Amino acid sequence: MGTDAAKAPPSLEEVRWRLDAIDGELLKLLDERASLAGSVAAAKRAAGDTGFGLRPGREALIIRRLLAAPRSAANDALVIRIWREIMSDNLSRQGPYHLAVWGGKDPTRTVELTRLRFGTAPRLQVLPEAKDVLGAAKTPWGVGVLALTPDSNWWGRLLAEPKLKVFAALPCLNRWGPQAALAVAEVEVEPTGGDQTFWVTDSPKSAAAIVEALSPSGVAAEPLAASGGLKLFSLSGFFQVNDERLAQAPGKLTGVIGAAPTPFDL
Ligand SMILES: C=C(O[C@@H]1C=C(C(=O)O)C=C[C@H]1O)C(=O)O
Repeated sequence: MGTDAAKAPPSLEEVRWRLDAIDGELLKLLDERASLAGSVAAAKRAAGDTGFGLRPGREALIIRRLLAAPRSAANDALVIRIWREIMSDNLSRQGPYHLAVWGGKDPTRTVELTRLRFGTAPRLQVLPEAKDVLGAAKTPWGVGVLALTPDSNWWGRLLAEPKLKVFAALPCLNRWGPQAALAVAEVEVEPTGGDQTFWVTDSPKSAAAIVEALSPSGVAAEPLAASGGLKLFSLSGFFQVNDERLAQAPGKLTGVIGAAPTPFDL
């Protein structure tokens, strides 16, 4: 019917030519974006913001907007990985951004989750003690990533460290596996419109009884970890440290220790 030639697949040479042209365009845009790192840092300084430049809420909004944009072939995982790398590189050129990881007996998975979330630009050290990772997170431009393991309640220490907050749960896609680690830093956590809050209690009640006790105040809680008389819950939504909805919550020693965007594929 005379259309065979039109339907013939492009030659390898032709496809490679198109790939090379696209790489050129991508590099131009990547270079333009990267060149703004200095301007971002200067704008933050000019606004009187001399602290850690990480903005987890802004990063989540950027990724959510990209994931909502029309695409034909680039999958969610590709978009997330590439932009995490780009944004971490940007941040690492704004200041001495560095990572410390505690992963329990086998830190392999926690290190993998850390690189997936924070890219390869910042330097990373694995430390044998959770408390040392919390210490590193308190140094300028430091982020600590700590595993949720059944034998540690490192997260309970944050009740006494109001400046140090959980700001991310890793991984950020359900299809990459269950949330297995939390990231902490001295950063402001802001609501993004799709958040979970981390809350600790010393209540001796069962996790199920605590979930039930919170529900009449409209708090949907999910147990995350329990160790050494403390329990960690993920609450659906964004809660301030002194949120009224938690006023009657079970426990003598209780508190919000941070908040993070919910996974992108929820
Ligand atoms: C550029 C900024 O700093 C960091 C890098 C970002 C980026 O590359 O888009 C976004 C948020 C921050 O973690 C910013 O605050 O806008």
